[in-house]
Amino acid sequence: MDSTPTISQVSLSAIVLAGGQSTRMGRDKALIKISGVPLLRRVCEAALHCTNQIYVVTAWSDRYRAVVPPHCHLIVDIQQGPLVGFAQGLTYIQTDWVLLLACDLPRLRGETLQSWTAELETISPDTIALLPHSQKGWEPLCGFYRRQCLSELQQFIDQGGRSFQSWLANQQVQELRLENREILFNCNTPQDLEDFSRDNR
Ligand SMILES: Nc1nc2c(ncn2[C@@H]2O[C@H](COP(=O)(O)OP(=O)(O)OP(=O)(O)O)[C@@H](O)[C@H]2O)c(=O)[nH]1
Ligand SMILES: [Mg+2]
Repeated sequence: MDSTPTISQVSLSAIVLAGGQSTRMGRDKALIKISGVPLLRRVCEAALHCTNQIYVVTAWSDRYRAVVPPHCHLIVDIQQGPLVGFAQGLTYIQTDWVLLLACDLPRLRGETLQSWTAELETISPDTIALLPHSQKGWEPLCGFYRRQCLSELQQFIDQGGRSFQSWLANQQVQELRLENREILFNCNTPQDLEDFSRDNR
């Protein structure tokens, strides 16, 4: 059997959101080192398995410039939450699809992200996103969006919308079925970090 990984032919960029306050963690999550590598860098490196066009949206570009891999673009954020940060990032995107990632996903694996991209080729034109789903709803910060969703998203934001769940409730979204949901684990609190470190000892 051919074991060559399937690489999608669709055009793809990535947006990494790194403009949160890390209130629950009590220190900047993006800079927490896991196996010596800051979380934000790990997330960007995972995204590099799918694309070399990576846009990090953050209010702290000076702080992160030395942290992100070379050639990643840093987009200055206006700090109105992740949905607005995503819309800001989207204005820079020139590819048909974009992979959106949070910066606090320590279990992200580049190979897994790459395997997901194959599904993008099969998605109907009126479907605007391919996202994992959980009991809480869509998992908006670890999945794919069409660039064309920007105009509708901007309208939603202009009307005061700030919630991914409310926006996606009125959009056509396809579920990205996951073999292993661990990849979605996001590290929000010191306890999350401790649990993660213990599992990886
Ligand atoms: N660019 C941008 N990213 C954001 C913003 N708010 C949250 N994010 C990012 O969105 C992702 C999910 O956010 P949360 O896990 O809620 O992170 P947070 O806001 O830093 O954490 P808390 O303050 O503890 O809620 C993380 O990657 C954050 O960096 C924002 O206003 N702008
Ligand atoms: Mg989080």
